[in-house]
Parts: sequence; C-alpha cells; structure tokens
Amino acid sequence: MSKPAPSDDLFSLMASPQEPARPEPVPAPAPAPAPAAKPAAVKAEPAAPAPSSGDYSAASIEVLEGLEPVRKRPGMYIGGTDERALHHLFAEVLDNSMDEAVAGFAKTIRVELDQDGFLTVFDDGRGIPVDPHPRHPGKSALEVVMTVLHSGGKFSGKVYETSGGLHGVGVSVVNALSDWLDVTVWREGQEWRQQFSRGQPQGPIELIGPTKKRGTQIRFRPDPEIFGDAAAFKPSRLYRMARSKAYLFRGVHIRWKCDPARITDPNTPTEADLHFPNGLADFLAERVGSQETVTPTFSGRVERKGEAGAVEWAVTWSPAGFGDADGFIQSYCNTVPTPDGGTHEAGFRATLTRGLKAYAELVGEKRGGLITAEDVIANAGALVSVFIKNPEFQGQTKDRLSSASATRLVEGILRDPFDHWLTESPKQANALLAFVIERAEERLKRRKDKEVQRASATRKLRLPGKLADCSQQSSDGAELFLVEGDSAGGSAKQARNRANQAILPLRGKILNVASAAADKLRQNQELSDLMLALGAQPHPRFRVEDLRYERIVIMTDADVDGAHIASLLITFFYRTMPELIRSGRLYLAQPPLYRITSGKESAYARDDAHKDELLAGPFKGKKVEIGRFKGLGEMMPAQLKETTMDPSKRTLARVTLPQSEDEIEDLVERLMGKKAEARFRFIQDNAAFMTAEELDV
Ligand SMILES: Nc1ncnc2c1ncn2[C@@H]1O[C@H](COP(=O)(O)OP(=O)(O)OP(=O)(O)O)[C@@H](O)[C@H]1O
Ligand SMILES: [Mg+2]
Ligand SMILES: [Mg+2]
Repeated sequence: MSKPAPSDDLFSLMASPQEPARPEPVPAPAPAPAPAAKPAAVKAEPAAPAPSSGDYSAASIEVLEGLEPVRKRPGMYIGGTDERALHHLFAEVLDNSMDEAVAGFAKTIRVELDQDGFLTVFDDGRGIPVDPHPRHPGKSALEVVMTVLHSGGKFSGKVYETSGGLHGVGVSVVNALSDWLDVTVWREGQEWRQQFSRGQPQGPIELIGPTKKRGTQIRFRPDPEIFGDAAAFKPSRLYRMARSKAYLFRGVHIRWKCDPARITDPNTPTEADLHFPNGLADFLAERVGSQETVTPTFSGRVERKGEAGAVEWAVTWSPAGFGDADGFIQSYCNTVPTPDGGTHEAGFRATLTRGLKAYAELVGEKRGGLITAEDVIANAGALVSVFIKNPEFQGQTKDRLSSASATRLVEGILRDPFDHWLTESPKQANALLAFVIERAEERLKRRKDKEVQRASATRKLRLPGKLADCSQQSSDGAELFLVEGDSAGGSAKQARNRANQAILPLRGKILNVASAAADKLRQNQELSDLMLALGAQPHPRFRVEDLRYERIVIMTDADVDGAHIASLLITFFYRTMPELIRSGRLYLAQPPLYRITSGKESAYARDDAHKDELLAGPFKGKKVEIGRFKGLGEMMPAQLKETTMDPSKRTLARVTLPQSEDEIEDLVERLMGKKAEARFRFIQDNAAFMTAEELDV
C-alpha cells in the first residue's frame, strides 16, 4: 500500500516558517451523536407515519379498455406520432391487402388519396368476414377486427399460409388513430358497410344490398388530435411504398390514384398501374439505372416445395456506389419491409461471403482469406425478400425480423444458385472476386492509416514541443533527463543516446511548488509540460505503469542554483506523485565540477572532496591543471556524455524518502529552506551514490 499523499498542511507549514514547524495535533472528531436510540423491536409505539403514499392505491392501477391504449400510447403500436408513424397507418392497411394477394385471393389492390386527405385501400380478396362473432355476441367479425386488439385470422396459419400480419393489431390500430374510418366489404353477394370515429363504431354494420363484387375497402383519415393539425399523407411517400409492394409480389396489380391538387413532387404520378412480372430484378434495375456495374445482376426466386417458404433476391455491385450510398441492402419478410434487417439479411450476407471465399479457394486466389461480409456488401445493391410462416418481428412496426428459421431458409436456398452463378461464368466471378478483394485491401489499409493517425494524434496531444523524446516506445530502460536551461538542453541532446534517452529542458526557475495551490501548479507551463512528458497523472490518480520512462533524472549544474532547481523538482515530485520517488525512479545526475588534467591523463571530480581525493591519489605529485565547469552548457557534448549521461561511465544518485513523516518534513524543510548553501550541501551529502552496475543498466 502506498503511503497517504502528503497533506497540503505540511506544505503550507513549510512555506511559512513563522508558523510552528509541526501542526497542532488535530483533536479526534467528536463521536457522531448516536441516532436517537429507539429499541423499535421492544417498544410497542406505533411507527412514525411513513411519508405519505398519497393517493397511490389499487384505484390508481388502470386497465385501458378496447382501443384506449392505442390512443394513449400510440408510440408502442406505430413507433411514434411523426411522419413515419403516420405513413405506417397506410402500411398496416396495405399489408392486409397484400396478405390477401399473396394468399392467392386478391389480384388487384387500389390505393387512392383524395382531395380531402382521405386514403382508400381496396383489394378484390375474400373480404373481411361480416357474420356475427361467436365470442362477441351482437358484434360482427368485422367490428371485432376493427375494435378489438389481437383479433385476426392469421394466428393459426389456416386462413393465410405466409402473412405480413401476425399480431391481429394492425387495422384496429389504424381505426383507433383515425378521426374517420369506413369499411366496405363485398362478400358472398352482399355489400356491407360500417363507420367508425377514433375507433368507436358510429352505428351497427349495415347491409347495403346485393353485389357481384368481392373484396374489402378501407377509407380513413389520420386523427389530427394524434398526429397534429398539419399532418397529412405525402403522395410521394405513399406512392413509393405502394410501388415497392408491387415489386415484392409478381402476382399483384396495384392501381395508384392521387388527387392532382395534393401532388407536390413531379415524380409522383396521379395514376399508375404498378405491376412487375420480374419482381425484385425489375426493382433493382430501376435503382441501378444506367450506373456501371461490376457484374450483371444475380437474381432469382426459389420456393420451397411442400412447405411454406420462399426467397427472392437480386444483387449487383457498383464501383461508384448507388446514388448517395456506396451500397444498400433492403430486405422484406412476407412483403413487410424490414429496414433494420434481421435474420434473413444475416443469412444473405453469410451465403454470399462464404460462396465467394469458396470460389477464391477453388481458383487458388489466396487473398480470398481477407474477405469479410463487410467487403462483400460494401458496394452491393441488394434486395432480399423472404416468405415464411409465423415470422417473428421486433415490435408492431416490424422493422427487424428475428425468426432464426429465416437465416437457415435463405442459406439453404441461396447457396447452390450462387455457386452456379459464380462457376458458370468465370469472367464475371473473377471480376467480382477482384473487386471484393480490392474492398478488403482498402479496408485493411484504412484501418492501418487510422491506427497510425491515432498513434501520432495521441503523441501530439500528450507531448510538449520542447521534449526531445527517445525513439523507443516502451518505458523499459527509457530515461528522461530534466535539464536546466536551453543551452544545457542543447548539449544534452547531442550527448544522449537517442534510442532510450529523452531530454526536457526546463527554462529558468520553476514554480516553488511548496507554496503553490493545485490550480496554480496546473497553470505553470514548465510543470504541466513535465507532467505531459511523464505521461502520468498527479496523486491520487498516479500509476507507476503510466510513466513513459523507467528513470527520471534531474540534471542540473553542480552549483547552488542547480541545487535549488533540483530541490524544487524533488519537492514537486514529492508533492504531486510521491509514488514516483518511492518506487525508486527519481535520480540526480552527477555532473563533474572539476576536470583535472596532467599531460595526457585526465579525470573529473564531482566536488571538492572528490577533487582532493584524486589529487592525493592518482595525480599525487604530478603537475596538474584544474578546470572548473561553470555549468552543463559549458561542457562539450562528448564530455557531458562521458561524465554524466553514458550509463557505462556515469554515476547517478537515487532520490529516496525517509520512512517517517518527521524525517520527510525535515528533508523538505532543508530542501526548500532559505539557506541555499545548506541545501546544496544537503544534496551533496545525502545523494546516495550509486555506480552504473548498481543501477543494473
Ligand atoms: N383486406 C383484408 N382482407 C381480408 N381480411 C382482412 C383484411 N384486412 C384485415 N383482415 C382480417 O382482419 C384481421 C385483423 O387484421 P389486423 O391488421 O388487425 O391484424 P393482422 O393482420 O392479423 O396482424 P397485424 O397486427 O400483424 O397486422 C386479419 O387477421 C384478417 O383476418
Ligand atoms: Mg394486418
Ligand atoms: Mg385487429
């Protein structure tokens, strides 16, 4: 466990010597007053009244009846009340007609938006049943369908094989959210009608008279109370929705009609017969237009014999992308668009990717191994439509398919056709393979560029400009020299070993941290640069692992000023990251003070005592010249290297902290005290001298 950080008290005391050297012992805090003792278990006193629960009782629990929940919380049923939600009403009604068409009963669907904003959807299918409902006496099946949530004919799979409808909710929700809705049913030779407002029947179902027609027509207008007064169907959007439906089922004609006064977009016709015998292949051809593609479109439709299930698809690849997107994939289940994809899309991607990789292997293209689904889909324009029994969607708006069976169905159906398509025309297969491999290589390059960018961005962000960093990335064996002044910094830069020695020149006197407040510390340029270079955070967020260097070496001149700067730095480290000192990473360089020369022989002495020692030893009786260095900046880089920085020759002093708080106070006082000479001597005396071997470098 690390010792607690030095308290600010200690330093404010240090900085103001007139105050007592030791803090007055702080009296232990008085024990907190005991909570009003209350042996609740024994006393029979009634408990104090709990904060009032107000009027929250059984009566607060409401059960919304009928269609009320839809009007209260439309978001749950149609995903909101915005324009998208508004148009979802059309989707619900159209889906029901499409189900009737896909089931083989309706051939024609008519969609019409009139002058007053009423939308009519008609299909010539079986017609919603109108006979009395066995479980709802006095109500027709039609009324039940329109007014009861979770009523419908699509639960058992007997009336519809595969259907977009499955919750029995759709058309009742439309009813609830329309200020007016009327249904007309032509069925078994009779015409019937019933009218609703905001989900409420406006009278019983009426028999209009005999007819030869068949089918269902729903005419409605979204309720401004729900969607706002300005809300209205957009012809262009309705048309687009109707059109894509027609592509999804070849057997249907959708007749579109819109009052000309409502049309604002010139691409939306007032009338159209939407019928596409080539299904999705037509749909894709329309999207692609005259755009250049890598291969002809790969498309097809396969129905599972004997069981309900079909997959239809169309896909091509464009180097230039499609309009404003590089690629797109649109998927559908039982003609319901699934903009959020799901299991059918997953199966589609997986099959294309696997097929293409297998083909690469077949033709001996090793780079096929790089391909991922992302590369295959990136520039693809793809449409996938599945028909399955009992689909599972997320939510009533059915934005995402979640049936696991859809993945298996798509994979099972698509695999062989895709393999055949690839092998029957090696020219197109090779073109596609080369194109997708290019995407993979681009992706890998992008990722690499991004990594390099990130690395240099963080470096730029973290490191101060005047730091001459070492080239190695790892902190193992890396050393940071904190050097006094720019001229010494220049010499040190030339003297260093670039690989593992970094230089940070500090200009002038750094802030006296002993008296500075924390935010002042942060504002100090020299110190904040130092922190950045170290890569570590101040206590308590300091972590030894963050340090970008194994050793931090204070390298100042061997004089009084140098000692002062050294002591400021030591105090700074002690105050902001004492763990750095405790973990043994802070050192003092020992530049020489004297150079003793005798003929060709020379030696350096780090202080007077050392000089005397040398004069009495190796140089005894010789004629010597003694030179005194005034500062590091005065030394030749080669000299600085030889005497102070080269690990094989230098001596470093490791800064250690005394164990007891008292001694630390004493140390700091001496370091920061007013008497410069004393401080200098203190550093000279206390630096524990260690040789290179001892330092294990
Ligand atoms: N155009 C139609 N032709 C024939 N029957 C219809 C038509 N529209 C609705 N129905 C009947 O009304 C039922 C209820 O429709 P509704 O849209 O509320 O639910 P759903 O389609 O079963 O499920 P979902 O909530 O997923 O749409 C349907 O199941 C179907 O039996
Ligand atoms: Mg429905
Ligand atoms: Mg219903």
